[in-house]
Amino acid sequence: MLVVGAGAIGGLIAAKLAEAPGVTVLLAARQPIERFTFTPLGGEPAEPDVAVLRDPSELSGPPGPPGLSWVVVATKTYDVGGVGRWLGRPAVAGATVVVAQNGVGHQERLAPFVDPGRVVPALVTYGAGRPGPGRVVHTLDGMVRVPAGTGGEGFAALAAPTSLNVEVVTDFATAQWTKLAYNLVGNSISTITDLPVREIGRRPELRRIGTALVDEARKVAATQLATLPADLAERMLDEFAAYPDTVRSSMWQDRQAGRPLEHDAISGAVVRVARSHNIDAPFSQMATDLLETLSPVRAPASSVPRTAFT
Ligand SMILES: NC(=O)C1=CN([C@@H]2O[C@H](COP(=O)(O)OP(=O)(O)OC[C@H]3O[C@@H](n4cnc5c(N)ncnc54)[C@H](OP(=O)(O)O)[C@@H]3O)[C@@H](O)[C@H]2O)C=CC1
Ligand SMILES: CC(C)(CO)C(=O)C(=O)O
Repeated sequence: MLVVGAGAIGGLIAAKLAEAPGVTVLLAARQPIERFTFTPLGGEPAEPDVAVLRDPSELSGPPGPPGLSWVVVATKTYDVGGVGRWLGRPAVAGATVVVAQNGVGHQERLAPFVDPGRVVPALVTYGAGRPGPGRVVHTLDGMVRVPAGTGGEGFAALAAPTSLNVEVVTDFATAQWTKLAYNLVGNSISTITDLPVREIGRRPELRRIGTALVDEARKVAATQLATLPADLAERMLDEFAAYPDTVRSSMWQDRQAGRPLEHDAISGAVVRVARSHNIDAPFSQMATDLLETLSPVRAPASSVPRTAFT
């Protein structure tokens, strides 16, 4: 199988799937990686049995068996345009493509490259960081949620002999909007305030903003047939409060490294759906505007030196 994106989540998924006997894991990287290391939760860095590729031409082989049956896309949403170089190779022409990204609309995002019928959207609740190229650190336990159906169940079967926890869910719309609500609060607020995720659950003023964001997300989610429970904000914020200090949101890590931010796929997605249903979403709109201002796509990264994430 091939994992595209040798970052935090791609590295975690590749390292865990490499535990399966008889499964060859290839990891497609964009920048040179001398050594790929994965530090499991509370463990020491190790070198998993994963082969790092830099160029799609290294993917030789015919379509279908003995070509690759599985591809996991784990780039940021804003980088999805670059995955066509990998997905266009004959060796993966018949593969099922698992899209491990935050946000909604996974099939639509991949539509320029893969038939939506071959795409399995995946919601990742693990937390991970990448302090340097090829160095991946697991920071928060979790799982990968996939929808019921042949693709989701096949991926769960592939992961079954490994420590990658894959759950098949029937109400995927609710799972997807619940995860979006976590990221709307966790990623947006931690990035704007430059704080670890747990502070959002520990500071009363941030809990108030988080609750307002979840209330908005609940109204918008209902238009997508997703039901967010009434106590979601309280449960989420209590969960955040108990996170270790090492859990930094993926968007915070992007800000730290001077990379573009994923706000368009998170608060931006809430705003778009809200607008199309004439729902007011001022908190999500404000988060989007602030993150747009911080994102180096439009504004140059701050000249204030930032400490490296380790
Ligand atoms: N980190 C986390 O804890 C969590 C992240 N997520 C979600 O998972 C997704 C991935 O995030 P995360 O792993 O944190 O992101 P990272 O930025 O750590 O990793 C993304 C990787 O994709 C690589 N990449 C980008 N374009 C290409 C390309 N064309 N070919 C090959 N590689 C490419 C990047 O390369 P380069 O090194 O050059 O930048 C980078 O290594 C996001 O949607 C995020 O929101 C979900 C749950 C938790
Ligand atoms: C780990 C978590 C839940 C933090 O909000 C996340 O999904 C992310 O960082 O993207």
